[in-house]
Amino acid sequence: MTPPRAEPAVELRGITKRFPGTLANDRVDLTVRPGEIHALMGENGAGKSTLMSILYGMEVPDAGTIRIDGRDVSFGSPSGAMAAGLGMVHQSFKLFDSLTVAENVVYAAEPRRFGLVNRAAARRRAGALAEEHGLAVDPDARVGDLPVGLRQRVEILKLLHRGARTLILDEPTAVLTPSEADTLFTVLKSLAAQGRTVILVTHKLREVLEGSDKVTVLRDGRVVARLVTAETSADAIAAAMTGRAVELDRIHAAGTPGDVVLDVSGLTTPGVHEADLTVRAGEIVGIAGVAGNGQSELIEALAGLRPLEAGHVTLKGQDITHASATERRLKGLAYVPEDRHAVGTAPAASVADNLAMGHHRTSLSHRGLLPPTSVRAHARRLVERFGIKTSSPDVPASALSGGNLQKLLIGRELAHEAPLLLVEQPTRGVDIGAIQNIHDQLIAYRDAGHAVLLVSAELSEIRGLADRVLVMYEGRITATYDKNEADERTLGLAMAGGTNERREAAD
Ligand SMILES: Nc1ncnc2c1ncn2[C@@H]1O[C@H](COP(=O)(O)OP(=O)(O)OP(=O)(O)O)[C@@H](O)[C@H]1O
Repeated sequence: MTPPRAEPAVELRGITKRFPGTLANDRVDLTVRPGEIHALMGENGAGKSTLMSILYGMEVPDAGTIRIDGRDVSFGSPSGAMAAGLGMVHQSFKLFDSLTVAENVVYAAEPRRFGLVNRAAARRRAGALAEEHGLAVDPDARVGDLPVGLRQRVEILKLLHRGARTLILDEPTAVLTPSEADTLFTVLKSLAAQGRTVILVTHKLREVLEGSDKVTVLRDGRVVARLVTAETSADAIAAAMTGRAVELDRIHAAGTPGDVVLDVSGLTTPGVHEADLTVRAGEIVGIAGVAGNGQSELIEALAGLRPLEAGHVTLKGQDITHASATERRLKGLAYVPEDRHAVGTAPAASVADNLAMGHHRTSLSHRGLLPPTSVRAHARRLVERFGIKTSSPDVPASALSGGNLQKLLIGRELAHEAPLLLVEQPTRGVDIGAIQNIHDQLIAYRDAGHAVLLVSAELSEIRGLADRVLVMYEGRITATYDKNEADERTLGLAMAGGTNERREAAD
């Protein structure tokens, strides 16, 4: 380990940033030492992304100073921040799918020979960096063909190629499988041991406790706690974030299932083989599995977004095997997709309009039209019920923080009161207090007699909510467990393909 330099790697003093109607950062001080893994935590909308955008030159603060390695700086753009030794891995990666790993790593900082890009040197450089930092990835692979965990490695390699000494990672494990997340932390710890600095924005208490040295907690734009990880606890961080005690990883009582609402037999589509399942009224069926084992494909096929090669699907006894996505909605299906940006919401439209989407045939509408007064009243109800943090329902959805956009999507879909809800990763990017609220809302929805099919990468979420758990492995449903059998070890084993025992649930 290199001896710590005297000067902090990053020193923010008095950073203030106001957006119309919101004080996003209020005199924030943050000091991060070289070689430190520093977690930045806080509820959705607390101001974490804003602070990191300011540090990285994407937003200009209204007040405050930034010092990097002891020097005062003021960035007009990310390129200035990069030149000062900062690098950021955003939630949505900024890579070129059609280029190779090596081409992406050296992009805009290519090794040249006689003015031309030296491809061989680029490959060697990418390979050497990968080797040095334990970030194994084939330099010749096309980035578009790589799974998300490897694409993230390419992002990190790109920053290291440009000489970044401080890495900012925005919710880096949100899209990773548990084993990919473990690998990422091994890499981050070794980068820190070499004297590099890591700032981690995350909602996941477990990884903060296991992987960070210090924690700074923001609430309503202000620093409310500075903690040394080794001296704190999950409960203490949660309390600092929310200002109240939060019951973590609660297991809800089982429901009382009624008639079958969704009946699927032999469903086959690329990525899914002969899936059989039922979901009853008043029941939450959870699908556990390591990401990429067919869960998303199954849900998309049920939502009408992928044609079936074989199989049969009924919703409340009606055949919807070949129904379009719109027809399925009309017949009683609501859907919260995994990707809230690409398919779930319209960023330029207002929060109120986003909450009203798809409600043209519900009680909100009047002869197929949506009167503005009803739209606003509906928005106000959902903003309150789901704790969506917004200065007004009239602001564009793009002004919401990531977690608040997720609450909007869940609120809108639950408000349909559809007999069947398909929901993927309901609490991705959502803070711990809001997770508890979303879980309570899903349980209330079930208890009101609706059927819910839930896909989640969070085992604690599946265990907490599901009455029955199906495990998907390599495109097949390989096991079914009742709530009381679904302990972490059993599920983990089945998710790793460790069992082919197939028990039909007693329907
Ligand atoms: N461009 C903008 N215009 C208006 N308000 C904004 C804008 N960007 C952020 N805000 C507001 O500033 C506040 C802080 O948002 P920020 O994205 O920094 O929160 P966050 O802590 O990163 O939340 P999350 O955990 O949900 O990502 C929020 O109330 C948000 O709505």
